[in-house]
Amino acid sequence: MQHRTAKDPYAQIPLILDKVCYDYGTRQKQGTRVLDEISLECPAGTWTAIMGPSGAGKSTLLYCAAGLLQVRQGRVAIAGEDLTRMKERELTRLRRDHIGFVFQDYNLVNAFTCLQNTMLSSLFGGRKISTQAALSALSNVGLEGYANTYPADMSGGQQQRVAIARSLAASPEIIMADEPTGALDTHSSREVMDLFDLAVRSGQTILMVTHDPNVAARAHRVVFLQDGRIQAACPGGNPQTIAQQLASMDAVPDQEAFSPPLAAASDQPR
Ligand SMILES: Nc1ncnc2c1ncn2[C@@H]1O[C@H](COP(=O)(O)OP(=O)(O)OP(=O)(O)O)[C@@H](O)[C@H]1O
Repeated sequence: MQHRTAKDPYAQIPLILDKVCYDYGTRQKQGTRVLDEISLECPAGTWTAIMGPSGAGKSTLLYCAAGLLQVRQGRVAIAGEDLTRMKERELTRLRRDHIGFVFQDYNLVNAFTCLQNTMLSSLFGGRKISTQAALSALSNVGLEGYANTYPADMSGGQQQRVAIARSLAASPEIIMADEPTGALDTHSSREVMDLFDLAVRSGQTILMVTHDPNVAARAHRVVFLQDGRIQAACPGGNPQTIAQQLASMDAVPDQEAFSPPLAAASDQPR
């Protein structure tokens, strides 16, 4: 990735992964490659779903994209800033200012109430979230009346909804979500996807891992990962097509063979 200036329109792309490689080895000993030359651009107002078999590297990709893991080779850029050479303090600032992350295991603070969890980044010096905005985010995920409840007193699905409310409350430029509907029933999943839909329509960018073709179908495009490589991509819209693509991944040659069909994304039925 070349050095880009603020005047460069490329710097306006919220998230870019350029030939990203990752392994879980140590400094002394390289591990097996979990991500192998992943390149992906996520323009503003676009919604990308990542799918693939268990162990394909989906969560690792999301963690690298958020700077929670430092890539071994390649580059990650958020809002034109190259994460790969940043110190931890800068990474924390960048994540706080630009990203709402929904973790697979929610990552709620058990000592804090729902409301405090929803306002967490604000409490730690990040973007200001008013109490009203946090209450509204909780209400949007169906948790009206839970402001003073603690995570330990909630079901997995309710905790997941707090995590989603937290990611949306600050209206971050980018939302990264790892299985955001994993603990939700079909109805709640649909409601959360409606909120994501509103977010992208207002210009936010979403990168989301999911196993569910119905959830992936709500995205503009679906990228299929296998053995740490992008094997295919297709537009969102049709759960059957996505499920078929997932089932036939082994038959698809490699990542050079497709062009992620973002341009047509807005035409896809939801
Ligand atoms: N902390 C870790 N240390 C070592 N290896 C890891 C670590 N985390 C993940 N891996 C390995 O990296 C590979 C990719 O894992 P990752 O969790 O990214 O896959 P995934 O596609 O998200 O899987 P799933 O759908 O099951 O969540 C797997 O082989 C996994 O065992």
